Amino acid sequence: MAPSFDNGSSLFNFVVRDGNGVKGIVDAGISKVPQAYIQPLAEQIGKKNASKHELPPIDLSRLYGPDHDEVVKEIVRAAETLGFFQVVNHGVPVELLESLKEAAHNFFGLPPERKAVYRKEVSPTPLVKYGTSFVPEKEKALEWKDYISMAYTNDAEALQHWPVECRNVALQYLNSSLEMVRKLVEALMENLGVELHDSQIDILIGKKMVNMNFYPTCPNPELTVGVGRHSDMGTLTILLQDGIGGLYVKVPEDVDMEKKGEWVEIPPIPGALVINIGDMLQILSNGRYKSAEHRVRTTSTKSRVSIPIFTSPKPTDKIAPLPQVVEKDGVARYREFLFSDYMNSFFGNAHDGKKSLDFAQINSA
Ligand SMILES: O=C(O)CCC(=O)C(=O)O
Ligand SMILES: [Fe+2]
Repeated sequence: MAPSFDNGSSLFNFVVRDGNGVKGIVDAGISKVPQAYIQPLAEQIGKKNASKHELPPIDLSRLYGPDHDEVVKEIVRAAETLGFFQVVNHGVPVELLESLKEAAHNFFGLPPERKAVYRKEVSPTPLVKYGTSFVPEKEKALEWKDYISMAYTNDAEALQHWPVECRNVALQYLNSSLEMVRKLVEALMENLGVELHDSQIDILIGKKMVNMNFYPTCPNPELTVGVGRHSDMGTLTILLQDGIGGLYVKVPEDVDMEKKGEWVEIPPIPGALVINIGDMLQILSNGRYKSAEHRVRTTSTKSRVSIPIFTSPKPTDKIAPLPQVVEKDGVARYREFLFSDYMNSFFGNAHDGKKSLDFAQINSA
């Protein structure tokens, strides 16, 4: 018998505990969203929020030629303002991008019991976690999203433990992105006057994870969110989105840009990848680079997939603003902390914009 989706605890059991996910309630044939998914008015995403961020993508092949400095400037400018930009000629084969989206649809199209084996309580491996929403136990309203997370340790373990439906493409995606990630971090550091060896750059991206997000069609997109307002916790995020659209970024209030304080959409561009600055780059740069506040709308027409690679330091790393930058700025805006403590704080709270940074912020009087 189908559970009553308007009874909070039976919905929670069906969606979260039994691993049916949002897809499970959609497949049950609902005609309106259950109460548990209705966002407070302030979080709902009205249609009129749809102004697009029209900057052309950055051509990364130009990093290797006479335009190098110009391209670095474009990257730095994006990191200092919106915290989001798109790239082409990024080194990830365009056919692989298509296969990744297909693999995500294949995985989420599996019967619920095949996905539920990866719920964190029962997963056969600590590397793989299937879930729904962000922290369902803590959220006032649930997010309209199911996901699978695949942590990377080495190629052999990925090929052994990641779900068979997506392991090959996800690993190729990660491996073919890494050169670009290193180059981007190197360029951003250089601009701060910090020269890092490859091994030092590798520390900033010592932990890597490939996620696949699935946003089923939603009968009431205006009442729900796919992902609530948040910034990403790590160093850089590489994101593949499909053609549906719905990724919004907030233009910070304190930058010299049009549309300050407004939400702008990062439009899907075929063959491009989206890059965004995470909290760790904001902290390391002592606030010069902006981790971007973003969110995802749902739609009633087609299910959407997105495939982020999250890079971050390792849990055991100590993080603080880079001394060279603090010296220049004359003040440290963030304190030193252990990255695992930051992670616990990040995953211990529901999404709430850029509140995640409060953990490390030094409040000036
Ligand atoms: O689906 C998207 O476009 C973005 C997802 C996202 O922000 C995340 O997974 O952190
Ligand atoms: Fe995100």
